[in-house]
Amino acid sequence: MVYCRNTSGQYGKATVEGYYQKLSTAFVELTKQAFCSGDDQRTLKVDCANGIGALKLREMKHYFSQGLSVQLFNDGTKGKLNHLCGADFVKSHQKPPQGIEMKSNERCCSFDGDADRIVYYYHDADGQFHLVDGDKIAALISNFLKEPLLEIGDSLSLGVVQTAYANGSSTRYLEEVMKVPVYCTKTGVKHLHHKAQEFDIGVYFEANGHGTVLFSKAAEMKIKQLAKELEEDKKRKAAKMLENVIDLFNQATGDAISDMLVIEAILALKGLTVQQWDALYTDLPNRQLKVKVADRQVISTTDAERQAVKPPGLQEAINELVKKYRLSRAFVRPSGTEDIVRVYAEADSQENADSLAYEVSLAVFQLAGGIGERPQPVNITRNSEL
Ligand SMILES: CC(=O)N[C@H]1[C@@H](OP(=O)(O)O)O[C@H](CO)[C@@H](O)[C@@H]1O
Repeated sequence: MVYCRNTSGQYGKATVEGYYQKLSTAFVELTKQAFCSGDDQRTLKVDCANGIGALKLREMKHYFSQGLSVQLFNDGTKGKLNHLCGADFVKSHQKPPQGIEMKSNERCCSFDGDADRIVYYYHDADGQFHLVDGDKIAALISNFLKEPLLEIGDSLSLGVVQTAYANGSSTRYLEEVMKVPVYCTKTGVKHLHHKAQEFDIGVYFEANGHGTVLFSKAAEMKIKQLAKELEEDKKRKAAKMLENVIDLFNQATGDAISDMLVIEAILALKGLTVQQWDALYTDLPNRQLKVKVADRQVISTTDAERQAVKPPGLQEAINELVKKYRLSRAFVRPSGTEDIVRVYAEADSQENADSLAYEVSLAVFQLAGGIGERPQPVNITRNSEL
């Protein structure tokens, strides 16, 4: 709304109805030619975390129903906000939310309570849960954008912005397979948003599913002009598709509804199932833990929060622990939203990621003034409390 007003309506009509219409029109336009429209791939189960997303999506779903049918769960009629459901719960517990019925291989997604994050997931035929998080959303979008950008032949710069929480496999996939430049900023979307503004097209997502894609004014104008002027049919179509993609992405902030429609459009256009999307790369097993300390500001970091500069000896201890494992990485940082220190570790197996995270937590507890119970080794039974 603010963006619409500040651009005197150029970005869109500053009403809820204007928002519904802008996004739905772009979505329906984009998916018109998708070959699998009409089949059951066009149904999506959405866990709304008993939050605002439920109210808005319930009103909005009729606008895009010819392209996608959404089934709402945790819609606020009972249950508490974000309690045992929502994107944060699903991401941190790596399990489905309560209140949603999942059949095997069915595509599901969760918003968080204020509907600015989204993650996807499914159960495979063996009943195993698979999370498709913000890193994979960034990978899908970058993969999708490369083709029409190449087609229109204009050298618009594309960059991806992540944080230290991005899975190492996602960074490798983007750099080595997609050949797109990847940048790392501090945690918090304001940092990612700012960095993404440096590109013609800046894709930014936190691993937790918070993000969007920004198009510079120059890129937008160029694409609009090409959509009108290009002679060759294939090229003009590519420019037209990009024009709709610009309208579908919320340029003001990460927005779960907008991101959901973008993802659904891409899956439909590319004829991809959620399993095929998930198979773009395999996540490295990882673990996030929290440590209570008397004053979390005793930890200060550098290098986009990947290195601790204070307290003395902590980074050296982390380096030694990381060396014990394969494909390993770990970092610690004070949370900006909770009175805790966050620990992240990844390694070649879940067991190793868990023990590295535990060992790093102990180092934090000992060197950064831990309080309360000493960190305990991670085990499956404790998993539900993490
Ligand atoms: C590891 C993690 O998920 N951190 C979250 C969390 O920040 P912390 O500073 O880690 O508490 O909340 C932020 C606001 O929602 C979000 O942007 C960020 O990604």
